[in-house]
Formats: sequence, structure tokens, C-alpha cells
Amino acid sequence: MDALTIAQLGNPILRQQAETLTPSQYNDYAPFFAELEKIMLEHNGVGIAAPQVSESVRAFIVASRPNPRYPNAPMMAPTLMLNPEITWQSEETEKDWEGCLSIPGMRAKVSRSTHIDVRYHTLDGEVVSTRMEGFIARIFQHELDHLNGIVFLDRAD
Ligand SMILES: O=C(NO)N[C@@H](Cc1ccccc1)C(=O)O
Ligand SMILES: [Zn+2]
Repeated sequence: MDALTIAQLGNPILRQQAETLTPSQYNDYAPFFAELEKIMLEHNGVGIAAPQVSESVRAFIVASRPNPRYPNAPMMAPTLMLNPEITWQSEETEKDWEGCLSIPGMRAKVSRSTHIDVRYHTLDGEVVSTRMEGFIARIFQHELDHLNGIVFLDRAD
């Protein structure tokens, strides 16, 4: 696999509806997911979605941690989420700053639900259901948007 590059706003791949992954594909994609995490870390990202490296499948990584771009981000283990869904989201929302590796140099305040219940598959085929809140919930909502062809500027006030 040659080095991945991050698609920039204007690339139609960012406006597509990404395809669901079948469990039989999970292992085929394992090397790709390793590259996906690498390029996210290289760019100091706290998340990245497969369509951003021109792979239009329903998968992303959420990897909040304090870093130069988000010094206050909470610490969590980088988590690969396959076929992710929001099963419930709070009416309560809050506005906060977001950025995007596909739209470098831009930040905007975006309103997101403060609490969400999510469900996703792991690479070994487990189904995880959990609640997220705050900045981590924000990253999840931002990445899920990418799987549906939405970028954060579409939601900026
Ligand atoms: O472009 C991506 N992910 O798609 N990466 C964003 C993730 C993000 C999401 C929400 C709030 C802040 C940051 C980044 O700046 O690392
Ligand atoms: Zn993004």
C-alpha cells in the first residue's frame, strides 16, 4: 500500500455516503486501518475517518489526547470504530471549536449533542455499545458526519 494522503475539501470523496463494511472485510482492511492511525498521528489528529484518505467505507478512529492542536483534549486509547452509529443523542447541545485535517487552517464553533449513546464493531467483530460525552462525543459526531458526506463547516454557526 503506498502512503496515504488526506483528501482536502473540494475532493468529491468527502461528499459521498460511505459504504458499510461486511465482517468478512474487517481483516482485509486491517493493514489499511494501521496506516489510517499512522497518518492521523502524523498530523496530530484526535480523530480521522476513512473517506478522508479516499477510502469510502464506514470506519473511523477516535483518539482524543492532549496535543499541540487540542491541549485540553481528554486522554483516551485510540479506538477504531467500524460501522459506527449513534443510537441516542441528548437534546442538550453545546458549541465548541472544531478543526478538520481535510480543511487545514480553519476552526469554527459547532453545536453538538453533549451526550450520545453509540454502537460500533471492533476489528475482531465485537459489538460495543457505550455512552460518550463532551469532547470525545464531539469527535465521534464529527467523524460520523464524514461517513455521510458532511464536514464541520456545514454545521458552523
Ligand atoms: O479531521 C479530523 N477528523 O475528521 N480530525 C479532527 C478531529 C476533531 C473533531 C472534532 C473536534 C476537534 C477535532 C482534528 O482536528 O484532529
Ligand atoms: Zn474531519
